[in-house]
Amino acid sequence: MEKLLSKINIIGVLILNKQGDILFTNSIAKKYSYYFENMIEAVMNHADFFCTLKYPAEISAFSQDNQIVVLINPTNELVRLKKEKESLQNLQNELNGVINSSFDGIVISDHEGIIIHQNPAYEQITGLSAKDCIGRNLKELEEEGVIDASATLKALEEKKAVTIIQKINTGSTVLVSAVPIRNTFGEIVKVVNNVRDLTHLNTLEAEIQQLEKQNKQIHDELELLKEQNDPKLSFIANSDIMKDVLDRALRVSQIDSGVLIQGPSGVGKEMIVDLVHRHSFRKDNPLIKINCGAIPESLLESELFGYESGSFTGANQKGKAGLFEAANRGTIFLDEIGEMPLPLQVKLLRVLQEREITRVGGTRPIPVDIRIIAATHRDLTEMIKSGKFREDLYYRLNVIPIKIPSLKDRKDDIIPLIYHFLNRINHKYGINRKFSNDALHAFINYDWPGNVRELQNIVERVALMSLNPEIDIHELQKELQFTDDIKFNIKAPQTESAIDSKMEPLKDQLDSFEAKLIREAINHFPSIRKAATALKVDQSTLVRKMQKYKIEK
Ligand SMILES: Nc1ncnc2c1ncn2[C@@H]1O[C@H](COP(=O)(O)OP(=O)(O)OP(=O)(O)O)[C@@H](O)[C@H]1O
Repeated sequence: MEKLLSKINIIGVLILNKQGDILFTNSIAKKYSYYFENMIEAVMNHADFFCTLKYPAEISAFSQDNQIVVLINPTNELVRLKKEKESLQNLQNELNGVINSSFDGIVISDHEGIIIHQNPAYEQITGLSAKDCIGRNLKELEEEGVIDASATLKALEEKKAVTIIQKINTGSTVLVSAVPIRNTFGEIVKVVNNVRDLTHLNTLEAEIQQLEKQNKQIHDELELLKEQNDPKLSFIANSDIMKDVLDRALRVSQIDSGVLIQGPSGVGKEMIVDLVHRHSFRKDNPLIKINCGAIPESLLESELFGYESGSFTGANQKGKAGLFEAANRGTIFLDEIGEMPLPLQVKLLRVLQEREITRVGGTRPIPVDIRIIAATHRDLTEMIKSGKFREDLYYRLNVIPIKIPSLKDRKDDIIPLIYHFLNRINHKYGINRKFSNDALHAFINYDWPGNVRELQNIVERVALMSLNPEIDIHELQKELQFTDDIKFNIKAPQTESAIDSKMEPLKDQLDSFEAKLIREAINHFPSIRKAATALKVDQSTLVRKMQKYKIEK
């Protein structure tokens, strides 16, 4: 009987005794041995053992002669397997579609590092075709020098995801991330590589850097334009020498070293300091200016360094921070540095070397982060020779020197400066003064011992005092009473010594002319208010000037 049953090969036959023990299985039934335990349990649960179940193939059971016969129909199982295969195929197609449409290169290898799939983007990025790679072990590609290193092999070795920069012999550089894929038992079965084109990324990065550079340039130019349009900020530089000074100042603003600005009084040293600070990375922190020549020697030390409580009579009980501390993270401008007394020069040198200060009467060093810019109209090298200035301090301060020449040595700046100051006055007072050519020549021929400050002063005064919109040389002579020599200069140039000997200081002449005008107006008009209106100045300004020139109504 068993022999007979064994020959049945289209249906599974399983024979059990009433206790559920297996007595016989044919070859088809054996394929389902994995499910036997569940099948037998289900069959035994039916009192008459008669049932039709699906486990996973369809089964029918009935009892016969104290035995239970279980018939297993494999047809349904085949249908199910076919369906599963189809859906797996669909899934694989979809997955391939996703992989192949990716812009990133994707390469899949098996657990030994043999490439089993690569998408078209990988070839586009690297120049390596599927023909070159599929079926090849990455070890071989590495040994042949096609790639300099393999992320897959590294991931297999380290048993974790890795990212490397890989160079390919086609000239590409790529960023490869290799991720191991594991089965249900945790074994690595595949490695998926994601490949990105660094050559392209590098180009993009370079483009971004270029754009950032352009952005900064535009920003700087805008700042400069803003400054040019702001009369308080605009620095006029028309002569070649001043263009160099301006260029140097802008470059120096990007470096954090010491700067020594040298030049006679009124040439614009302080303006350069403002400019350097405004363009430096310290611009959002304080710029503190101190004129070393204007503060009594006894006070200068405590002003600069501060003092601890009770360090001298009259000092604040709590002590006080000095200007170095106040300027922390910013810039400190030491004007007239040549006037700094020798003992303080030693202390200043320490600040420059150690970047810390000690308050007067204190012992605790306080760190300070400051940039020091110094200026002087004196010849410091001469002062060093005569022992009035320390040589070591000179070299510390003078890391980058900026020299601003006198106005007479850069006459190309005179006319632009005149227009600059004139525009400012015209704008401020709603007037429209201009200078005639002969007046402008007179300005050019003058030596301007007080430099730009003197020029500014004269332009503003004459423009305000003149009653005519156009100020010619006669008006200038009339207004200032100093122009005999200038006129002489224009029409018949004289030697400089002759001019010098005849000329009174311009400021004195201006003052006496201003006093004369005020006196005339005061005598002519019945009240100070009316005189002030006629002169187009505030009543309070007129009163102040009357006091200055000792004029009474
Ligand atoms: N190139 C310039 N463009 C516009 N204004 C200027 C220029 N140079 C100087 N000035 C003006 O001249 C005046 C004097 O300039 P500044 O105070 O900077 O000179 P300084 O050399 O520091 O003088 P001092 O040595 O007496 O302190 C200021 O009102 C300033 O605005």
